[in-house]
Amino acid sequence: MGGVRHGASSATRRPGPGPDDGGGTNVTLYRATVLDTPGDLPTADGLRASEDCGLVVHDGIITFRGDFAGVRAAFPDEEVVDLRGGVLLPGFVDTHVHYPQVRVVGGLGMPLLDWLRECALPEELSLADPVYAHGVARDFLSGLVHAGTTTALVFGSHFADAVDALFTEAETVGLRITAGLVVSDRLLAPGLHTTPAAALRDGEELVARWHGRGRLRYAVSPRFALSASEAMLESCAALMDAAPGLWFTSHLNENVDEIEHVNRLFPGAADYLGTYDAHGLVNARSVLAHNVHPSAAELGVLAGAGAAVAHCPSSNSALGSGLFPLRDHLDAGVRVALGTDVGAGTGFSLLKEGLQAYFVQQLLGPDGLTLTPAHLLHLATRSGALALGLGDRVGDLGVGREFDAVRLHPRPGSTLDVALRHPKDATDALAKIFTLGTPADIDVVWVAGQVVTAPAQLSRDGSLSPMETT
Ligand SMILES: Nc1nc2[nH]cnc2c(=O)[nH]1
Ligand SMILES: [Zn+2]
Repeated sequence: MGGVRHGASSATRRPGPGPDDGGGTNVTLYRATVLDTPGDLPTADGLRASEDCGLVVHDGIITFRGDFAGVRAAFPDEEVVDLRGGVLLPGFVDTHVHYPQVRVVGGLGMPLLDWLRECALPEELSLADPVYAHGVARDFLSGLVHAGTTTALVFGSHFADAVDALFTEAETVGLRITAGLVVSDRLLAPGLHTTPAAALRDGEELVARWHGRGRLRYAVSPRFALSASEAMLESCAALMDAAPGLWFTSHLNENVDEIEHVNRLFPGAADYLGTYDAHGLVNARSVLAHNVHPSAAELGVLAGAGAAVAHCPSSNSALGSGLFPLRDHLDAGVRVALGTDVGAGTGFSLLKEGLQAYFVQQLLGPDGLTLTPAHLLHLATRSGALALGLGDRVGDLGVGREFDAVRLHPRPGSTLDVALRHPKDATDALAKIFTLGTPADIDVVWVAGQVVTAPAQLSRDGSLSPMETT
């Protein structure tokens, strides 16, 4: 197990407001045990552990980080929010999660195409009703927040009004959401189909309304090649030109039966990825979910394009889709991040997905990659931030990053609480967090320095108590 690098011993400073120039208006000094993985690739020894860390957050941005004593000396007057007793982690990044499926989590016992027909698609039809869609959006965002997810690439809805509901709720809650209208024109259910022209028109309107608004961005989202004709994929390519910085996301190589269907539907394509690549949809702002059964050629194209793959382990296991070839992806230079794939996935927790990713690699035996806790934390945070082009803003708690953070604070007497009382070292503590941690162990979540969970009382003595809700 790689060693653990400790945070900078003296306060490291980012240019900007500081103590000598009267500081800023909105400055908070957090005291915490901080675990993060600032490197650009998930590496075995990439964990940065700061036992008694001081983080100065000025208008939502981390401007100082170092041993608390050193930082406190530089900021003698600022209010200290003492988060010790728990562990501070970067906000989690979910790179593949379905908004309409939050209420159908747990549809076990079926492979992908049966599960879509029997479980997911009937629920997705219900979002034709904007009132129902708003309720689902609230449930969905609450699930993300309370699992500690601060950034997500969300697979949207087939209905524009429902996508509006998602973005409206996301703006209210304050999360960093990239999402879009899901489009298809065959083989799903008639109520979910649209035309290439309508997809482009509705997409352009949503882009104009939401892309680049606050923390929101738009992702062009054909459901998957199985349900999108050449004309529909061409319409997606046209939408990519509607505004700068649009993202692309879809499904790829998830299930053997699905792949056979796609190969029959696209006889001229070299492979599944080729159906998207033929329309210029595979680039540095593309995130493809699953890719459980890639060819070497597809891995080469993904790496060459700088595209990312969202590995969704609990979903792959629940649907029996297969064991993700992580080593092949990393050897080919393909960026991999984690996705929960709610509702085929079994919940919003990136801690669980990290543990499931570990299990999958263990089950692969010699073809697997033994993942360390540092790997898992990187996959659940910085890997996702980098995959979504946000690596310079979030994904770790270094100087210059925005304060997207999660305080993990196990219930006294819980197994995680017991396990964390005597960790061998920071890596061991992180292993226990991924093994035992659940959303119930997360008590405060910040995005850009703003608390987005039920406002907890961060009192001066470090005790946290949920505000009395009247
Ligand atoms: N896991 C999963 N795969 C898909 N492929 C196309 N649609 C879906 C979906 O909703 N979930
Ligand atoms: Zn999916």
